[in-house]
Amino acid sequence: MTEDARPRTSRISGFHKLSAQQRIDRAAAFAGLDEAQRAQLAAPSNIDAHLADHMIENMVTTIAIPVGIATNMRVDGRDVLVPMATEESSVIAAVGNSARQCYDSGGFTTSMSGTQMIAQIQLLDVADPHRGRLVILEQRAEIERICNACDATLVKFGGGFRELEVRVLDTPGGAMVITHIIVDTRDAMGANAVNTMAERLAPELARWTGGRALLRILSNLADRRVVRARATWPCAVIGGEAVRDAMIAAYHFADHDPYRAATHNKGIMNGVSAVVLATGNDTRAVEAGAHAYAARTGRYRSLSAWEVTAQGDLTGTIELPMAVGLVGGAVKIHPTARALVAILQVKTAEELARIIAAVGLAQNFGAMKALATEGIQRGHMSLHAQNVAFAAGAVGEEVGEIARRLIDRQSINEEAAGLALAELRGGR
Ligand SMILES: CC(C)(COP(=O)([O-])OP(=O)([O-])OC[C@H]1O[C@@H](n2cnc3c(N)ncnc32)[C@H](O)[C@@H]1OP(=O)([O-])[O-])[C@@H](O)C(=O)NCCC(=O)NCCSC(=O)C[C@@](C)(O)CC(=O)[O-]
Ligand SMILES: NC(=O)C1=CN([C@@H]2O[C@H](COP(=O)(O)OP(=O)(O)OC[C@H]3O[C@@H](n4cnc5c(N)ncnc54)[C@H](OP(=O)(O)O)[C@@H]3O)[C@@H](O)[C@H]2O)C=CC1
Repeated sequence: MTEDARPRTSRISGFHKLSAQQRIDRAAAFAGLDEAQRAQLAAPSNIDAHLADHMIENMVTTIAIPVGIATNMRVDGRDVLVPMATEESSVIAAVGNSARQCYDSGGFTTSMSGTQMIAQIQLLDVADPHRGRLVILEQRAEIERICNACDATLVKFGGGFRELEVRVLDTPGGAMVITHIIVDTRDAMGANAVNTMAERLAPELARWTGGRALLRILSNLADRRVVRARATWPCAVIGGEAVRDAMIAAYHFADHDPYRAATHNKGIMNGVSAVVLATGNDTRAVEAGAHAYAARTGRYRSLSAWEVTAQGDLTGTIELPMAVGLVGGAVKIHPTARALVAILQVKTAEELARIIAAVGLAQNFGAMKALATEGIQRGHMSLHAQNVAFAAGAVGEEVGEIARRLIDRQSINEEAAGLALAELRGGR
């Protein structure tokens, strides 16, 4: 199709009613894709196209992210193989390497505050908001009844309404009455479950207070669902006191400077998000919760803490909200996620959350140790060198050879890879 003949408008009514192939054709015509690009979009994946089409809207294709398995993880006395979905090299190697160094000292010990989610209901135009607050609190039993009536299955599995909190929020737009319903969602992430309750409850709150209900939605600051992990790395195993102390100085930097804390916590989320994604859970929910929790004191801080034990070893702890589930959302319907959950051998959402926290701590140890000693580039870039070789056009056994040459020359970029590839193909 010539440049001039290409359709130019994104205003496409009924795009959702087309088949996936028809959507590819429309998008390809719009963007001027060639045959190879069209074929790539239409290529089969390990998720059934019919299922993918029903999981989201306007589906055209799927994008495969590699899933690797982190080794050496021992969590609460049990050895686990942890699937991680990530596009970033060295992430999975770092977890295996970190876990190896604390395996003999017991691995990771975890705990969790519970599996409770918070839903918020915003009331506006309450003439007497402080009175309204008490009126709502007086209705606790009725609120519990309404919430639990929304989800008999959840109640059957031991979940349901737990607590009620009501605050008056003074805002530039006037006072608002904010109600929190706290619900144990057990093995579900729980967003849909608590949103249903909030929407059902809102008209009653408005009626009782004479106000007007506006937002009715869960909070991703899931601080009733906080998971914790700790581990101790023997000083001798990690390379001695100088390494230990450098890592602690790296932690203090992160905990006192938001510019560093953002990167430090990104490193933690390299591990956390990879397991969340591999198990079909909602990465955005967990990431929003983690960063909001990191800022809960009013200052954005490290999600982990690092100290020296009485024996002189390095001990690390991590604490963050972990709203993940084993039922609901995509977890139950994505066949690959189901198979990856089976590798973890977890029976409850809490067990899954605990493993994810342990991975986050291991990931943080790996990055901090590299940063505080030789720098990130040696380990990370030597693994990344293979991606650079691919990008320069290397195929088959050329990839490993080009990566080796780039590492030897300490020049890991596409231009150097192009030169190395030309040399290799020229017989040098
Ligand atoms: C990369 C390593 C592990 C090398 O570390 P090393 O000491 O050279 O590794 P090694 O070859 O001696 O092997 C030790 C173990 O590491 C693992 N390992 C080693 N190589 C592999 C591999 N190819 N595939 C799978 N696993 C591997 C494996 O467990 C192995 O044990 P073994 O299996 O031999 O008994 C280390 O340098 C490291 O952990 N670096 C940190 C990497 C990292 O953090 N990457 C994340 C990306 S950077 C980023 O996004 C976050 C950051 C850094 O900005 C966060 C922050 O600033 O805080
Ligand atoms: N801000 C956010 O984070 C938002 C996220 N979401 C999305 O919501 C989805 C997750 O919601 P969620 O409520 O978990 O999903 P679902 O509603 O799909 O699943 C939860 C339901 O599963 C049933 N269930 C069966 N067994 C159990 C068990 N052992 N424990 C608990 N529940 C059980 C329950 O009842 P029943 O069978 O009666 O349904 C429960 O309500 C994700 O896709 C997420 O992306 C949605 C809105 C906002």
